[in-house]
Amino acid sequence: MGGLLNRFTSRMVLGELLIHGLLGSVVFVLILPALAQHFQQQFLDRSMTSALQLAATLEHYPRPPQDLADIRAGKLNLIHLNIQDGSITAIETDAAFGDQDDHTYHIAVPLKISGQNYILQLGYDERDTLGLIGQAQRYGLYIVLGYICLAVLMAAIMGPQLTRPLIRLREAARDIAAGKHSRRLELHSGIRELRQLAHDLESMRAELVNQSEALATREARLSTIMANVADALITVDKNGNVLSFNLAAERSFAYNASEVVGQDIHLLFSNSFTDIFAGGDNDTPLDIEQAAPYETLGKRKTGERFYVEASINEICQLDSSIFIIVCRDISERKQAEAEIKSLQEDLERRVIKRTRELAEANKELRHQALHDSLTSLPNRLLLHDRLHQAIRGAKREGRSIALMISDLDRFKEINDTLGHHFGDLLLQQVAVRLRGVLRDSDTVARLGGDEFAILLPDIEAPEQVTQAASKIAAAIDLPFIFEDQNIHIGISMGISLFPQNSEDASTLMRQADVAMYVAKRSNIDFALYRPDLDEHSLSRLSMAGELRRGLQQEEFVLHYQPTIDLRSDQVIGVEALARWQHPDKGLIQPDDFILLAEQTGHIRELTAYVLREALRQAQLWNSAGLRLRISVNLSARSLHDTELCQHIGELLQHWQLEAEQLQLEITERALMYDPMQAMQTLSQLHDMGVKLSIDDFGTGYSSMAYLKQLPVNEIKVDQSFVQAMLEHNEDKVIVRSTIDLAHNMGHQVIAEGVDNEATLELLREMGCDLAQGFHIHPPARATDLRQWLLHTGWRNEAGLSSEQQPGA
Ligand SMILES: Nc1nc2c(ncn2[C@@H]2O[C@@H]3COP(=O)(O)O[C@H]4[C@@H](O)[C@H](n5cnc6c(=O)[nH]c(N)nc65)O[C@@H]4COP(=O)(O)O[C@H]3[C@H]2O)c(=O)[nH]1
Repeated sequence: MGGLLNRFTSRMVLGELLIHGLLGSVVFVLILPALAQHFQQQFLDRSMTSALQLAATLEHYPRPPQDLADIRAGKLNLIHLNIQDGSITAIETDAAFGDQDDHTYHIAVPLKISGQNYILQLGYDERDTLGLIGQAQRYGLYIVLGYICLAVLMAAIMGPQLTRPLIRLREAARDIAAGKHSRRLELHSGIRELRQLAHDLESMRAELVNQSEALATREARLSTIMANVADALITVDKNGNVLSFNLAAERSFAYNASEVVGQDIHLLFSNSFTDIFAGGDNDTPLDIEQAAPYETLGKRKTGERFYVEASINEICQLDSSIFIIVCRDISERKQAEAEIKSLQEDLERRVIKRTRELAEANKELRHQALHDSLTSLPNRLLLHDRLHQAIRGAKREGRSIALMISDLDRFKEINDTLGHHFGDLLLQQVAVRLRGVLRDSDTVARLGGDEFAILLPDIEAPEQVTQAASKIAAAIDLPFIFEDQNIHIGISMGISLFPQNSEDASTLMRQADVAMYVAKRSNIDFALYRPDLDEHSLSRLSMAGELRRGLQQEEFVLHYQPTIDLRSDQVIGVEALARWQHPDKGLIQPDDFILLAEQTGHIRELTAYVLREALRQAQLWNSAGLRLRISVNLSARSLHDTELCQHIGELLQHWQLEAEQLQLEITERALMYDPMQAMQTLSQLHDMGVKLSIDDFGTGYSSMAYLKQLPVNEIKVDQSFVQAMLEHNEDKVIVRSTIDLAHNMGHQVIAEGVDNEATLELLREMGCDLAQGFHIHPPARATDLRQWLLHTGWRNEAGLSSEQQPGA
């Protein structure tokens, strides 16, 4: 029933019923009574008029008529004419229509007939009027009912006509609401308002279609971006519930979007981050300012935690906000940062360590720069510095200074005999003894070799100097003990004094040196400088000058000593040995000038000369059909000559000699002077094809490992062992071992200093390859050697014949 009443048509019908029922009631309540009243009033007026006319008519009668029926007019139920006494003077009627039950309306009219008072009583019939009223009421009822029925009928007919388009509009609105926008709304209705409504709805639909299409396009674009963006994008509401979850987020968190959407953000992040959303409601704004960008821990579906960098942005919508969390996996960056940090820490540690090491190395270098590495005594540089300081202080305070320069006696022999290892130990011991007898304020320096300097910066009396010198000499005179051997050396000291001899440091040095030379020559412990000593120094200086001159004047000559092959008894080569043909002093042996040449730097020029001359001679012999190997000695300094290899190459080319015809001899001691440099130069020479030989083998105490690496072809047993081997078994053992060792290393062995047949035979027996010595031939000029070569019993396959006269 309720549903029926809620329908538009039902409401219309009901409304019609109510309206027209009300109208009918009004008709009944207001109109019909008024009509009845009208009919009654008409009846009363007509009755009264009739009564008065009747009374007037009767008053004209001379007498009352017998029968009143003749004058009866209208429907009278009663008519009486009665005599009265005249008390009734006015007309009397019933109180109202229908007052009497007899349906008669009574009127009493006083009148006079012929002077007599009468009363005319009349009763008019009310039933016609009542009939009229009843009829009017009936008709009225019919009309109202018919009207109502007609109205209801009209409502029932019109209702659907109104509701049908409305239903159509409602359905269209429902379709729009349901998102079915595609169907165009077309409504054919005669009602303008409905048409207008339909038109508005259609506009609304079209607008919605446009909007939804735009929205769909935007959403599609947005979802494409969301899907393809590299960063994980998560939208959440204010309570931290996930609204969307893009592809990158799926990859990062290993969840499908469907598993996460609607879930609390706690599922994905650590508390420290999600606490931002804790207690979020619509009234309290989230404190996201501090949260961007935010490094936190993400939680994967697998339970794995990983570092993320997240930022939150609020997007305000109509009445609420959503939050976009943009986050990216920064595990690799974190790991890289951790690695960088660890590397940085490591680097810092290394830098600190390296700085410390550098500081130490610096200290060490400074120490090395100013100290002698063997004895740790100050070196020449530091001595000079201290000497200058001492001079300045002495000048200020009026003090004296003594400078001693000393040289050890017999050191060279000991060094040569026992080797440089013992020499080094000896120098160290000497340094200790020197320091032991001097005051802390004194300086003991090593100038190089066996040369020491002593600076006494505060001399009160000259005796003090001689006392100190005597103490030093006594200390050095005591034997040095090495491996149960007592070794005796001496010391020669030269002393110069400030300010007595000079006020200049260099002059003091030179003066002490001159005095030392005098002490040495005079075989005394020390000598004090005197100006007349200078001539000794000058003679030494003049020797150096003469050497220079001798080289310029080409006073040097070469002697050649032959080398024989012990298996074939052939002369296979010669060793070039330098001699100085001094214009005054005659022929000077190399032992007297090689050292000076090395000390003065003239050795370079001398070596160049020897090479040039020796190769020239070799070429002469070659052209005479005599192919001899030429051995040339190189000094330690020559190994440092950077132009040596190039120079040799040029000479070989100049004299058109094969490199292998040249052999270079380097003493074992020279090799040990700077083993690395020696190795480098020898390797270069070896690469050129030049033959190499280690001279004086067995005296240098070089390591076997080092010798094995040298690119040499030959080892020359030192003549001291060769000459002693017949008498001393140890030397024989040394020679034999050297031969075996050299053979094991793949080298040839040559024995030098063979000065008798027995030695030669023994060497032959030992398997020695080559020999050289006075017994075969002493060093001789090329011309002299030519004669020998022509007549010697030592054959040479290349053949020297009397027809072939080698050039000399
Ligand atoms: N007692 C004895 N001695 C013999 C015998 N056979 C050869 N000798 C000598 O032993 C030395 C061999 O030369 P060394 O070991 O290279 O030793 C050479 C070499 O180291 C050096 N020397 C000679 N000439 C040169 C040169 O041009 N340049 C360089 N740097 N050093 C040279 O001078 C050293 C001495 O040369 P020399 O006085 O010519 O002395 C030569 C030679 O005369 C023998 O049977 N008995």
